[in-house]
Amino acid sequence: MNIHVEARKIVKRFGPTVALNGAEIAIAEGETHALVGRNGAGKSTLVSILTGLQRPDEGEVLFSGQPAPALADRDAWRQRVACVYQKSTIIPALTVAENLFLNRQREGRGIISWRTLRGRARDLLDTYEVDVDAQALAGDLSVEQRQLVEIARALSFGARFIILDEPTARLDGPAIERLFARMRSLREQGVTMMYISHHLDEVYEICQSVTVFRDARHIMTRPVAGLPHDELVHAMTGEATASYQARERTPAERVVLSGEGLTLAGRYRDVDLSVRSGEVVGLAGSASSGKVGLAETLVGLRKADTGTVVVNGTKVKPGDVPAAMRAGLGFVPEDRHHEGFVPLLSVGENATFPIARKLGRYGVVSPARRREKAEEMITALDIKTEGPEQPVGDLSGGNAQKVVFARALVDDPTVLVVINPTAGVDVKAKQALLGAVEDAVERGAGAVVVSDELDDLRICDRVLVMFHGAIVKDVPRGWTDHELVAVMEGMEE
Ligand SMILES: Nc1ncnc2c1ncn2[C@@H]1O[C@H](COP(=O)(O)OP(=O)(O)OP(=O)(O)O)[C@@H](O)[C@H]1O
Repeated sequence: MNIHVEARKIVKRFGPTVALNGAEIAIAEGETHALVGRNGAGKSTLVSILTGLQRPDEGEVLFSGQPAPALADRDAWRQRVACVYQKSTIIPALTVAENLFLNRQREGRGIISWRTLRGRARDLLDTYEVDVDAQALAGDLSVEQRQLVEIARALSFGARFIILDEPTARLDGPAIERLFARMRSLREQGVTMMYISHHLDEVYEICQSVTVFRDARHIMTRPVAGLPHDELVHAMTGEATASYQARERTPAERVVLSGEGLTLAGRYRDVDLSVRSGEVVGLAGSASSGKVGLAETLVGLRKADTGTVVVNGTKVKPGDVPAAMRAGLGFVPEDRHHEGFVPLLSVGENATFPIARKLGRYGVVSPARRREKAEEMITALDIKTEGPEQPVGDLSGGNAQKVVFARALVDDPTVLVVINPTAGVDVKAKQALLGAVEDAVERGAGAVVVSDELDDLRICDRVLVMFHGAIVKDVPRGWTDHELVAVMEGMEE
């Protein structure tokens, strides 16, 4: 078996943090190879080294046995490897065509002809069977379309090795199936892939081999077939991890969150819902169901055309997040990069932001109290960080998500709305986060969990299923995956 990509004895340090400590990986030609590990294990750092974005402090990278190009030779890297990240590298204000030919518009001739460019973009999209308009603004594409454009762009540079870094984190079920079908067909064409995911079921479905990193080191590489699930989780966490057991509870009568007559053109219509103290209500549905738009309206990130939202007895001004927070709301937004945290601010500042005004009741925010509270959250949610002073931008993706969670919980919210709360979070951390939601609810909060993950929805006392902008069913606890998915896809009974 020929080795297509190899990283040998890689060491990478960031100040006091050792992100990779002699880590290794060897990926055979034409295989889909998973890289898994807990949040902060060093996966993204390895990706940045395999794509030539960062130089390792020690160790080397080889492509087909040859040393990797010099860091400055971007074209040489592009011909060898491309990565589809969770966070898009596509520029939203440019068209698809412009994005596809970014950095190579001047190939051959000196003058850019936009008409030629559009034509070439259309050809390229056709070649890779990507059904997207070349003239569409990239910012208007769905996550799925954007990923397809990124894959087509990678292949068009001649890369035969593609890294997919948590590609399914923001896709719904049918879109995941389509992505997997495409990955299978790429594999048939001999393309080598490295697949990073916290969804181990996906690893079993789409990958042939798996490498586990733990604490910056290589722990094992094994064929996926025949590898027991427990053994894989054990390699990742270093201990036996039981699956999460959702808790039983009896909700109180008091309604803490309600939406009445909510309509937002093109997203959802005529929605009424109420959540009681001590209750977890799920919102499920496909990408076009309107569930995220509805949740964003409940927290004030979006204004409905009509209808009202009442948080903890206060009728909240539409589209006013601070007002909703004053009324007792804590929330985890879908897009942590935009609405979740400020990367340059510290873990402590981000996590304690909602209580700043409380801590500062007597005029100033006491840094000591803020630090104390931040440290409490770091421990409670097991955030891997050097300490409360570290900028959130330096944390691994999953740990940044935990900071967003900390911010939602820190002020003891009466209403908690979490959108895809466990996206990018490892198996064990997932349990801690779901447990934190259940703890808040046991303290009397009411929670809304919006998720594409059936595992997140299992903590719900009932799940409201949305389809094409309307709530179509209120499903009580005790559903099977098959039943819920059938309602979500509009195929019920
Ligand atoms: N630019 C940076 N500055 C300081 N520390 C960093 C930087 N980039 C990464 N780290 C640290 O390196 C370690 C490894 O992070 P990395 O992002 O590689 O983890 P990961 O395995 O990809 O995690 P996740 O599953 O959460 O995405 C973490 O402790 C992280 O905080």
